[in-house]
Amino acid sequence: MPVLRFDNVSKVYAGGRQALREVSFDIQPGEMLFLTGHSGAGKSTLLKLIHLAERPSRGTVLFNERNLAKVRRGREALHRREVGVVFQDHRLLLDRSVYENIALPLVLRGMKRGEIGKRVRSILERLGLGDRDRALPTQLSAGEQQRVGIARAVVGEPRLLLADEPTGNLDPTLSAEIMALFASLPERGTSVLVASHDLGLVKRMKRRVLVLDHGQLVDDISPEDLADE
Ligand SMILES: Nc1ncnc2c1ncn2[C@@H]1O[C@H](COP(=O)(O)OP(=O)(O)OP(=O)(O)O)[C@@H](O)[C@H]1O
Repeated sequence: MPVLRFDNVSKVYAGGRQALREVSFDIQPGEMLFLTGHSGAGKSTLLKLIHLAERPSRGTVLFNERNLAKVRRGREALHRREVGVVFQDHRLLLDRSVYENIALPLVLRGMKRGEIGKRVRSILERLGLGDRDRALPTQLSAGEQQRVGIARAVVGEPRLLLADEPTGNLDPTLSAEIMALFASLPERGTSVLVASHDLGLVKRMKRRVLVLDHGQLVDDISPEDLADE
């Protein structure tokens, strides 16, 4: 059973701009794939429909076989527990420590302090941030800040991780590190969908690639096809 299914999904924004046109695809559990297309193709819109920052105009989005149209407005929080999101500008709380930033999603769901401590420390170690827990985000490098954003997105062990241009302002070495980190998540059962217009990066990763053009899904390239190129 797919973790995510888009079935003929269209999105028309108020004002009439059509961002997505009858898009259909599935994501399987433990799959990592890319979403690419030029600026304005609809990548961010597609991700927003998955974490319910926007709603489709037509068509159905199924998450774990649940129709997201059934999630009432204002009741999105429960769904978002299962979907981690990494933003390009990471959106960290600047007056909170690294530890507090990562712990926040677990605090919000009322997890016990001891359990939170265990999970946060484990993720800090995995991301090479073990000694930065008390730092404030402004005291970190760009790459470290991005890793904290990723740690916060995965600490709750989501079924699906969404990343919108996660390496946008990072140098190639750091981008490769972040990608390797994403690639390790499916082993833990988290599917990963990365939106990026960096075609070089996408090709190097040799994963499935969805291609959007003017809101239409024009290609769904398997890793085998990429390898042949
Ligand atoms: N809130 C909004 N209201 C109206 N139109 C919007 C809104 N958000 C996006 N759009 C339009 O929808 C289309 C798709 O935008 P989207 O942000 O999904 O593209 P994108 O592929 O993520 O682009 P980029 O790579 O530049 O971030 C664009 O034409 C954009 O102008």
